[in-house]
Amino acid sequence: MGNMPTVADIRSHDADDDPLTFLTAYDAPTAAALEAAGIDIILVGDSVGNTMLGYDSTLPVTVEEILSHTGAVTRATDESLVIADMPFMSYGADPDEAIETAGRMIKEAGAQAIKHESGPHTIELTERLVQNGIPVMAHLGLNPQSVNETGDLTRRATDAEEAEEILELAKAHEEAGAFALLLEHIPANVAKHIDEALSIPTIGIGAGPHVSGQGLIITDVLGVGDWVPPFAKQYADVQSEMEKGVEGFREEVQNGEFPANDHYVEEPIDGWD
Ligand SMILES: Nc1nc(=O)c2c([nH]1)NC[C@@H]1CN(c3ccc(C(=O)N[C@@H](CCC(=O)O)C(=O)O)cc3)CN21
Ligand SMILES: CC(C)C(=O)C(=O)O
Ligand SMILES: [Mg+2]
Repeated sequence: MGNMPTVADIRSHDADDDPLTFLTAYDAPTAAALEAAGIDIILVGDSVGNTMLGYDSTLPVTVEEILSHTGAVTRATDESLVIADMPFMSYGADPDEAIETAGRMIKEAGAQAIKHESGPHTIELTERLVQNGIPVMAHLGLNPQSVNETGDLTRRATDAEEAEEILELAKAHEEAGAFALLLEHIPANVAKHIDEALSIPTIGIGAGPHVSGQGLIITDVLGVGDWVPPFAKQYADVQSEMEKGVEGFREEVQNGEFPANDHYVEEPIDGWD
């Protein structure tokens, strides 16, 4: 895809192009690293809840938190496509409030688009958001915000009925104007079928290779934290780098090596020696 795509570039992605790359970021330095590495799409996910804020799910994450983290990401990037994730209970119940909140992600935080966990209740909403100039990524398959309803975070579309439901919802959201679809934790053959049935691109997270692009959570990629989902791959061990750095500091303070001469100054002040 090349660097710095717009929503329009993503929408017109086709099968001959390189697969799209999609990662989350929640803070300025990480976002800068993603942009420098040429990642196509940055999601400020509500996964900030479990990866960064110490919650054990995404449900407690607030609109104000997503606004704050999205602001950090957009201030650190020039032209990356930044998508703000709509948090639990910020868009399902009241469409007017949902549109206003999505608008804040664009106006106050500088996102170019929003994502919502999608279902029958988000089809009309998607249409209204798009009419208002707010690009929408729809999110189907595993919807972690529904964990209390569904009971677990296992793979979705494991039977024909559920696969068909997701396919129909995918088509309905494309029809409603979504510019792309995120497919989470579903069998590769189901994702392939959905990808082929749509003209907008499909990003898979745990959805196999037959989609338009691949996504993961940044902390899973970097090896930060103590848990990863079964579909993730770790490319670095940043947690142990952090521990090494902090240990180095502690050791040198305790053995007197830090601070050394070049970390402080002495001034010849009368009476202060
Ligand atoms: N660090 C992180 N990585 C993610 O991929 C991620 C998050 N956080 N937070 C938001 C959602 C939650 N996701 C998840 C979470 C757990 C499983 C998982 O472990 N699934 C197991 C079954 C777990 C169960 O029984 O509930 C599986 O084998 O499918 C999958 C996706 C994906 N997202
Ligand atoms: C599962 C991912 C893509 C997500 O929605 C998030 O990071 O919050
Ligand atoms: Mg999310």
